[in-house]
Parts: sequence; structure tokens; C-alpha cells
Amino acid sequence: MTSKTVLAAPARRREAALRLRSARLSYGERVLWDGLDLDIRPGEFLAVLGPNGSGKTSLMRVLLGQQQLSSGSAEVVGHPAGKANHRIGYIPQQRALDSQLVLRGRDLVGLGLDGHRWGLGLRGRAERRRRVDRVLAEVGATEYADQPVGLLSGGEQQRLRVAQALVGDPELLLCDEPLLSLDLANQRVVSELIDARRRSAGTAVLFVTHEINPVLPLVDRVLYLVDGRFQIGSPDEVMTSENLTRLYRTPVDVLRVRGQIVVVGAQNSAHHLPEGS
Ligand SMILES: Nc1ncnc2c1ncn2[C@@H]1O[C@H](COP(=O)(O)OP(=O)(O)OP(=O)(O)O)[C@@H](O)[C@H]1O
Repeated sequence: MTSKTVLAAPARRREAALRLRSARLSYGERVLWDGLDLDIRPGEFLAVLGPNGSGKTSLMRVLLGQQQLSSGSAEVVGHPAGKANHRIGYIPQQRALDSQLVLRGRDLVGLGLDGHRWGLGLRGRAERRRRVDRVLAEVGATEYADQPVGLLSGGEQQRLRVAQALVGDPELLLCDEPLLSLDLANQRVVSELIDARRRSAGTAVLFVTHEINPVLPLVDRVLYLVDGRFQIGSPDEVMTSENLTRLYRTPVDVLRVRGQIVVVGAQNSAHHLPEGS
């Protein structure tokens, strides 16, 4: 038997980027989710799917400490939710910025460093600039970084939002439908930027989306929320006719067509139809 020298892997963080235990969120009588146990490990890509109103954005608000759980616990990198927001990067939904907005691209990105300790003094300013320049290059936005953001295209603006979320070197990236209203080429650019960072830096990604196909090759696990019920697992485990029929409580067919997942019938879920229909 030959003996091989096994080189020690570089020290990696073992701590979960996010940990939910028995988490419940309800508004009055309405339970969005209950008994939710979830760990996201460093570098993992979790897609959060579900119809309108199923509690996807509320989950992000819980992690940011903007919404209290009804019961259970939520931690971000070992701290109670809300106490580690400087370790979270947040990419909001794609919305066109006001065309009158004179803020430059690099200033928008710099806002992502607010609350970080190197914000003050001459050395702090140099460090901020170095970090902003580095992330602008990473997302390919250097060229237009000094232009007013209001004049940039939707795809260019979204690259800057990604840069803003990444500039503080977050351990958890929260993405709220970041591909919405982007064309296919820009959807690809933005998802590849996110993927590159999680591979190079072990950033965990929680990605809320209505449409899994643009990110399907990147997804490790899916959290599928429907009307108070949920399931967690790999896309192959969760995205089946049987599972979605159970979650939606109405017949749903999941088809695989040319590597894409097509869900038929979910839009007619009990949640959206009047009683008895
Ligand atoms: N503070 C609140 N008080 C009462 N109800 C709320 C509150 N915040 C959200 N809701 C309700 O909870 C439900 C879930 O909202 P949430 O925004 O989390 O859903 P979502 O899955 O992100 O939906 P969408 O896909 O439409 O963005 C909605 O019906 C919403 O009206």
C-alpha cells in the first residue's frame, strides 16, 4: 500500500453562516412558516422559492433583525439575527434608479462599507477606496464607476448593487430576486458574479427567486415555501410533482425540458383560488 502525504486543507470557517431553529413566523392567525430548522454552510447556495406572500422576504427581514420571530431562534455567523448585519451583503430587487440621481457608481458601492470600522480618518479613507476599486474591478464596473448611477443601464446598475453587497466581504449574501427584469445576458453576468464570490471566499448565498432555472446549475439546496408548509432539499429532491402537489394541495406537474424545470399548475394553488373552485 502506498502512503500518500495528505496536505491539510486551508483552515476554513466551520460555523454555519445562518442557523434557524424551530423558527416560526406568524402575523395574527396567519402562519408563514413553523418548525423551520435550517443551517447554511459557508459557500452554500440556497434558493428560496414559493408563491407571492409565502414569506420569502419576511425570512430575509428576520435575518436582518428587522422582523422578530414568533418563536424559535435565528443566528447569523453565530450571532443573534440583527447583531451581525455588517457580515451580511444584501442585493435588493432590481429596480431602476431615478435618472436624476447624481450619485456616482463608486459612491453607491461605498455605501456598502458604512458601519465598517475603516470608515474614518486618512488611512480609513485610503482603505475604503482600495476596497471599492477592487470590487468595481471584480464586477467589471470600473469603466462607468464615476458616472451618475441614474444614467446607467439596468444591467450596469445591478452590477453596482452586487458590488455594494460584496464590498464589505460578507459571509452571508442575501439576494432578493436580483435577476428580475434583467435580460438573459445580464442574468447570467449577475449570477456568475455571485457564484464566483461564493467559490473564492466561501460566502453563503440565500437567493430568493420566482424562477429557479437561471440559477439551477448553482443551487445546492432549495427551501420551498407554500402557504405555511415548506420543504428543504436538493432541487432533485424538492422539485418533483409529488412534493409540489403536497405543498400546494392541488395537482402540480413538474417537467424537465432540456435541463430546465417547468412547473405546471402551481399558479392555480388553493391559496389563490376561491373556496370550492
Ligand atoms: N409586518 C407585517 N404585518 C402583517 N402582515 C405582514 C407583515 N409583513 C408581511 N406580511 C404579510 O405576510 C405575507 C408574506 O409576505 P412576504 O413579503 O414575506 O412574502 P413573499 O414570499 O416575499 O412575497 P412576494 O413573492 O410577493 O414578494 C404577506 O401576505 C404579507 O402581506
